[in-house]
Amino acid sequence: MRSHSNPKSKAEAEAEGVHDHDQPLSSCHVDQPAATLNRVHTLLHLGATLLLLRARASSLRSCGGRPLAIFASSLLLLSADAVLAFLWALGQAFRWRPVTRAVYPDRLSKAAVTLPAVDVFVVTADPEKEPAVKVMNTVMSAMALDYPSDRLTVYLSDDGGSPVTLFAAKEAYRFARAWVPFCRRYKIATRWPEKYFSGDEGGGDGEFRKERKKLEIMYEDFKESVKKAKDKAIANGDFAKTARNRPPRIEVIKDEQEEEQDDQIPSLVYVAREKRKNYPHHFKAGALNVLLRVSSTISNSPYVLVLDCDMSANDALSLRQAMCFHLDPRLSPSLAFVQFPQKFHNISRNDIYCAELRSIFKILWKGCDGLRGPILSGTGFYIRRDALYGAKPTHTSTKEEFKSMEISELKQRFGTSNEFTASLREKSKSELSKRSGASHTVPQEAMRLASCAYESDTQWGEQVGFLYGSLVEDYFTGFHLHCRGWTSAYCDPPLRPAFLGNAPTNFHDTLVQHKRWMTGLLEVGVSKYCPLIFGMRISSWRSTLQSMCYAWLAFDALYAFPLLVYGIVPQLCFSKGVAVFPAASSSQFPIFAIVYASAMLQHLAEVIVSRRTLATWWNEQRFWMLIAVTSYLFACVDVFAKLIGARAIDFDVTNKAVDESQIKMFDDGVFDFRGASVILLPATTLSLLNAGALVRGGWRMVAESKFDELFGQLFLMCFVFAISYPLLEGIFVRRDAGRVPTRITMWSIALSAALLYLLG
Ligand SMILES: O=c1ccn([C@@H]2O[C@H](COP(=O)(O)OP(=O)(O)O[C@H]3O[C@H](CO)[C@@H](O)[C@H](O)[C@H]3O)[C@@H](O)[C@H]2O)c(=O)[nH]1
Ligand SMILES: [Mn+2]
Repeated sequence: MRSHSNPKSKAEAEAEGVHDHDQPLSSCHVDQPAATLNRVHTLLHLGATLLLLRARASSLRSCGGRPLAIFASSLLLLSADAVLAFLWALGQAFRWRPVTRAVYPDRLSKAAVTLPAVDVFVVTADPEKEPAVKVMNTVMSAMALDYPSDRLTVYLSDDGGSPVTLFAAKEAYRFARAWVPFCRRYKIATRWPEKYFSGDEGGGDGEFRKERKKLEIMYEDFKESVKKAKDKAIANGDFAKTARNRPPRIEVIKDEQEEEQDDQIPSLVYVAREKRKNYPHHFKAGALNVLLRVSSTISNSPYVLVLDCDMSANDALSLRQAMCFHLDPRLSPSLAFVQFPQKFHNISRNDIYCAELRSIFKILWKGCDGLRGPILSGTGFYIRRDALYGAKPTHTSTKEEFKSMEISELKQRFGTSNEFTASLREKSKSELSKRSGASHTVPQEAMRLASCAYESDTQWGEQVGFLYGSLVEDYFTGFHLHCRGWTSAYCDPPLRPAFLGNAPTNFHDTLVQHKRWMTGLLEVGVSKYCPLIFGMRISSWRSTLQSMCYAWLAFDALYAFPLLVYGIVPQLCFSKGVAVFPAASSSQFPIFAIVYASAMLQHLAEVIVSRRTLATWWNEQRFWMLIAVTSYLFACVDVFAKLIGARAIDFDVTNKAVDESQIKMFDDGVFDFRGASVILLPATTLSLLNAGALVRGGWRMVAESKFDELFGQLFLMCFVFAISYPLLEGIFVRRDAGRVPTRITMWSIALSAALLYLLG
């Protein structure tokens, strides 16, 4: 435990989650010297940026009388720099007060607190892209969390409504009857069988080894039976058929060979909500809201853990760690959720697609945590049910808040189910009676709660539950919670990742995933919930900074504009011999050089603080530029199309199935352009344009000896050349299956040549 040497104010003590009896369940401290250095850097960089903008503006003024093209390019560069400065300024909010927390779950047992019940929601949607064995590993890892079985219920939402998934769930439950007790008895650390059996936790006496062997065989049988079921479904032609028209199906899973339900392990409930063509189903948020309602009639636990189907619980202690925050009387009145970072088990050593999301989970979320808490990240969070129901943070019980509301008001908000409204005022079922038996059967009402029509004329998705307004339901829902006065906490214990998921291993999948995120974020940015307006309603400096963080994410996609400008204008000008930066010998040049170097160095410093190397820095620079002109650009286009009503936005589920030849390229750190579509076109076109202009303008520069004047541009273009080298290689050099598809190559050559000859 850290010693608290200085006497602290009450507010500070509260922020640190100090327990009354001097036995805090968690602690929190500001990262120093990072916070101070960041603030100094912000001020210095701000000064340099303002000077740069002034220089740009004055060069625009001096354009009078020169050709229109010169004026246009100056104007574009000024706007690009203004957008960069705006986004940079928003991003500083993440750097103002980064904190680190620690948790002490051992003290929970000493404190003799009653552990509240928890429901785990696992969501899956596509049996092809999300193999059932993987999904069941997540389910089993959740069932094996270190927590009393009667306080834990696992729900599996299957949006695909696949018979294979249901069958696999039954088999998984049967296996879990042996697996969960085994994990508990031997205190197994890794509780998702696929990982456990692929390694060797070694040691142990003869009896342990015998039992381990028995379980390993059972697990192989489990996989085999799922595979058979899948093959059979494929043969019958009903495997990949995603039923868009189907009634709801809810089952409390039982071991078919046993009469009785097993009370020694958590219950498992399978839910496939109703789907009808003429009802929107709102993707993952819709699935989660059905689970909220269905579970209210079965277990109604006050806390919910949400897991994507590929996110296995890798540390059985995470639940107790989360409770260190939720049960801390100083934090809990306003604490809506505890977020764990997303970590991935399949990241290659040279992570070329930056799938690790380092910046988000190692820098940005820690920054938010020092304000009002991390941003809800879709998976791996323990959230209060009543916060999702729209309750306000308060010291009095929210049960009272719902009790004081008229029944008619409740029904307007939550729909007409009497059982559901009753659940709002009740304690969780397992708190009411230990294993009342109610949880072994599905109440009739659950079917109605899982129907499409149930949400009509209610506030589900608008004010209640997970919100529908954006493709990134997590961000949007968390934002509303923070705006309503709730806080959150970031829990990233250093020793063992709490959850491990599957990162995309192919470039195209990565681009599509980022495009979906950016689309969802920008949707919020341009809506009436724009964080810069809606988020500023609570007036405190922390809320203001927090809203800036939300706004940075919402407008992140706008990086497409400056990067596009810097990928076209300097290149075209260079090929004509026109300078866009001050000459190297001029007094203005250092301003540009300093702003550039300061941004690069800050990024490098953050990479080093996260214990990564120069290679990571380079990969991240490259990846950022690539996705800005592809995913970000198309996200902007999509949101614009949606704004003018031209098209609806869809959720493309990320592929989690493994392709061996892809994995090899991924592990070797070679770009895999297979499946690349038009989304890649801007990147390949710009890299060709840059290379072409470099050759064409290079001659001219030497001939006219304009080295001093064009130095900045030459530097930029050489940098872009190095960054885009894998693309050029994929176009001209490589002959393997992962090279840039011929169609894309042809189009990019045509487009870049046209640009260069028409404008350059
Ligand atoms: O109609 C749908 C679509 C998706 N899902 C599930 O949602 C989860 C996330 O989908 P995935 O394709 O894996 O998307 P990712 O890009 O990996 O997800 C990230 O981004 C999402 C928002 O776009 C968040 O919801 C996720 O938690 C976050 O991990 C998966 O378990 C899906 O099965 C559904 O249940 N129903
Ligand atoms: Mn995912």
